[in-house]
Amino acid sequence: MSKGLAARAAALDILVTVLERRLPLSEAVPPAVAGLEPAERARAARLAGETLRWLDRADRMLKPFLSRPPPLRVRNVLRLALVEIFVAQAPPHAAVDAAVSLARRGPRGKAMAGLVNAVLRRATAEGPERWEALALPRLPKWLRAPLLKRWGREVVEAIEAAHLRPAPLDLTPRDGDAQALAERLGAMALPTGSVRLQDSPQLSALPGYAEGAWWVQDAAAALPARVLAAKPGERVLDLCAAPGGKTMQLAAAGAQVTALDLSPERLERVAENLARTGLQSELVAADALVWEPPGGALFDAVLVDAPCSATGTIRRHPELPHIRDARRLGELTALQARLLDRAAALTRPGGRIVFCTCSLLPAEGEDHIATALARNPALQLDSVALDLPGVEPGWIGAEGLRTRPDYWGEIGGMDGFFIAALRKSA
Ligand SMILES: C[S@@+](CC[C@H](N)C(=O)[O-])C[C@H]1O[C@@H](n2cnc3c(N)ncnc32)[C@H](O)[C@@H]1O
Repeated sequence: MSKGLAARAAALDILVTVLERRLPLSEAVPPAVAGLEPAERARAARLAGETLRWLDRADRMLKPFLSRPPPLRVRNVLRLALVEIFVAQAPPHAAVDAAVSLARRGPRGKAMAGLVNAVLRRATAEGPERWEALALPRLPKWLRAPLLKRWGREVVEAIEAAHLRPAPLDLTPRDGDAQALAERLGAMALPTGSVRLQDSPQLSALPGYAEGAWWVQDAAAALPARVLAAKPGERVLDLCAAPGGKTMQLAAAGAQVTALDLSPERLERVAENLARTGLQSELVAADALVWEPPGGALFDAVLVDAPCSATGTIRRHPELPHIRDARRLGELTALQARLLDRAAALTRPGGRIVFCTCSLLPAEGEDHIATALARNPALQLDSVALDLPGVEPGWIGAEGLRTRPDYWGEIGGMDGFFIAALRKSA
């Protein structure tokens, strides 16, 4: 098999695994690309990711040419080829030939190859004008409806447009000096203190990797720890810590950190990250809902980065809209509320709590705050803590700080996060 075809075949495997078995790309990509050369691996992953971003539009383009839906594998061959042609700007003849070869290798190969050839020739004959004229891919209804209710159509369409662009690579400097790191890497210092690279270089080849001078962390994901503003020597609990991006920020600020996570395997990632960056934290594998600190000693500050739908990270995980639905949402929001209550219980009087989720959904963010304040009379909102360098006033609402993928659109966007700052009365 030629190199180009092998990468496309791997991209097809990835798509089938994601869409049929509803597995994330992180699980679908490695087995599909094993055996390919590094450049072809990257090509296959990129092609599958782009196809997932543009799936909705590819289906709209195909609709007039299909009298009935073809088998899923064939439909994915068609989607892949259209995205290659109209998004990745591949020469149409090469993409069509490859698609025909892929179809021929599957069940009812001869008939399917004929179908793919006919459909793609007709679809590509219509040219990029028709592709461009089709509606942009929309979020699934379960996710779109609550966002429409909160922000209206214009904002939701801006979020959907932002999801079509892959995220840039953001780094957090260990010493907090974004300007110096940006100069060292030839990158951009962001106003909130992160450093942004527009391409995706090999991380281990970047200056400062081996000495742990930085770690990968989206600019929005770096905000919760900045809001917590840990001081040297403070006892800080990171209640849902793995893989440790925020733990490292807290440790780099000089706090005495306890990083807790339910998953021992994920906690190993925290240990690796701390080892590379030369930072320190106590590590605890436990369920935050039942864990008691030794001697009952409460913390000066607690950070809760609760498990959530992760819908704020669709730019990096374009498979999410296709593999998730609303079914687990009730379970997740109940867990988030309990984790927030637990954080309040583990904070000393006068101490601080930051609650955050990487979700776009108000149910996993803003909606928690009024109910948490009603359940915990000792808690108050601490809106002053949200007033940080680079945070624009429009991002701050009554309940907390909200970031969205369409913010900073001209420099590559940011993840969607909700961040609330709370204080426990003394
Ligand atoms: C959003 S991730 C945390 C990301 C992390 N704070 C960072 O910045 O790298 C949520 C984490 O919560 C953990 N988790 C889920 N339920 C938990 C529980 N009951 N107790 C402690 N950790 C929990 C998950 O294992 C997962 O690692």
